[in-house]
Amino acid sequence: QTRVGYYGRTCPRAESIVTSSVRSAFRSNPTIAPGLLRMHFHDCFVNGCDASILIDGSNTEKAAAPNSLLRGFEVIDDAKRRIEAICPGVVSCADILALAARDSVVLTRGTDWPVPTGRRDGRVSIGSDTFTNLPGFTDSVAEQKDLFRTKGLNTQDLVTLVGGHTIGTAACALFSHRLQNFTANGGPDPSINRAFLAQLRRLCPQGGNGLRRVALDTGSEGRFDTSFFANLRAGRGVLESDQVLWGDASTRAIVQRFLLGARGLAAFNAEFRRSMVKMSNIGVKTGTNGEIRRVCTAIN
Ligand code: HEM
Ligand SMILES: [Ca+2]
Ligand SMILES: [Ca+2]
Repeated sequence: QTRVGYYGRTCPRAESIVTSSVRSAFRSNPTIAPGLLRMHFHDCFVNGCDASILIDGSNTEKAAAPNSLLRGFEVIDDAKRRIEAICPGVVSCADILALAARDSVVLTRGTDWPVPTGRRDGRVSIGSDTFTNLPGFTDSVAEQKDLFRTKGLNTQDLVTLVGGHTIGTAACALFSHRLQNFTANGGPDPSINRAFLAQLRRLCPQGGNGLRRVALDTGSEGRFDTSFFANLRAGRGVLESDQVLWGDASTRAIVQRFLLGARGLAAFNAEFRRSMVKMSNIGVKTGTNGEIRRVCTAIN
């Protein structure tokens, strides 16, 4: 399947070019780091890690609602252009995206790891596939576990990978249903901390701009750390799907493990690396499957 250093002979500069493209984009706009991490996740869950998410067109994955807020596509295109100029037809867009996701974690001061490469690019991208294969922001713990299990990921992988929400933001529209009329008698989601509820209502007033963005990890949106889990413990999770991970005993136990001081951080980092490598290998196309795209936005 995939292996570390796959392009060592055929395009030795490939990985450093990706890093340089991501780094220079990050310097002018740090929100591309969470954008690229999430993009890789959404690629892997739909038809495997095959860059199907990068295809332009009216009914493609990229055009579908669950992907409408993704950012950083131009960073992948830039890296691909620079790599094609020195080793044409060698490096897949799927690998560029997997490497860029790793680089995004490193740039936000998270853990580093070697990314196995050798993925080939898919030749199919169908918008409606996103609805069945991507998790929803109101999914229960059982639904999240089931979906991850169909991708070969267990409960520990689930909690660890959702820890990716330690960086980045969410649009008000995706969680404002929790702020009022959530319970049968019209109240807010009772799992939200009282002070935090007031804060979220100020940031996302009723009838306000649903596209306004709020940190998923309050106070630490730019830093890849375990603060996100501490926020869940405090009832300061922003997404409903995140806060329920604290409400369920099986997932709470994993969250608690990541909160054991320096040992917790070390455990999160070690498990995040491992779970990312697992996720990055979902449905990988190798050998004669797929192709090496000439440009990442179109099938050859
Ligand atoms: C049950 C699983 C998950 C659900 C329901 C979920 C849902 C969401 C939602 C609703 C947003 C806000 C999107 C927006 O408003 O732009 C978001 C953002 C994000 N997600 Fe997830 N997610 C899940 C798992 C993951 C995983 C496994 C990763 C990566 C390892 C990830 C990485 C991110 C990142 C980095 C952002 C911030 C994006 C940005 O700032 O542009 N998520 N997620
Ligand atoms: Ca894909
Ligand atoms: Ca953080």
